[in-house]
Amino acid sequence: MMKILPSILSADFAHLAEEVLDVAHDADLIHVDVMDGHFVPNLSMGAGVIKALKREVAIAQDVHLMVEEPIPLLPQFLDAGADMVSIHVEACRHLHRAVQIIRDGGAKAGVVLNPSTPASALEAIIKDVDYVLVMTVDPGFGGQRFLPSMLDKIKAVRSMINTLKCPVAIEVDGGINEHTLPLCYAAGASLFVAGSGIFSSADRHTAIERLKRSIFKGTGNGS
Ligand SMILES: O=C(CO)[C@@H](O)[C@H](O)COP(=O)(O)O
Ligand SMILES: [Co+2]
Repeated sequence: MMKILPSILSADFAHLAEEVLDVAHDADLIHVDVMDGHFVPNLSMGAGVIKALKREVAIAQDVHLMVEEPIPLLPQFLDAGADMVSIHVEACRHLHRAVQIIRDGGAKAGVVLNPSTPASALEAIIKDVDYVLVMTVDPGFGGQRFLPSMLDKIKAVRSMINTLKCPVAIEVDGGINEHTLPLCYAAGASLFVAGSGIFSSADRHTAIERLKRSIFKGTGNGS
């Protein structure tokens, strides 16, 4: 089953709760990008935003942690009510410990690969996670162009999951639109993050419907 996750990084921060309410009916979860200004060259939001949105809107939250050594920060995101939490393999020295903390905190645990990190980096951890997030742009900003070379990596991760027969979902994030979504779907992804593709549209309902329907329309040109 495919799911659409609007990334609130592209929402209007001055009206965040209204923005999330606007997509809550059509989307399956929201995607929350947490950036520390070190692992990525940008700052965004923290656990306080997750907690505040939990209070205002009944929608599950997928928290993408783009922070160096995330372990000390995990308890605050789990306490805030994160439903899914992902950590970058490039940023975390003790991945299994981090995954254990996330699961013990009642959330689903994911690991994220930057575009330059090969699928083989998952070999020692894939059986222990609930999802793998394949970045389809270098993290740090919304509105970037999809990297078509990531399609082979999605296929490699899919094949690893199929061979090991482990129940792990593949999420993709960065430059996802009506053209790139079906390519990622065909490669084996089922969770689709879209920021500018949804929030830059005045009609979010139609934008999300279009993304959902794109899997039935064949593949585009990837741009
Ligand atoms: O993690 C990130 C960026 O680092 C993403 O979640 C972006 O927020 C996706 O934005 P679009 O590429 O869909 O505009
Ligand atoms: Co993200």
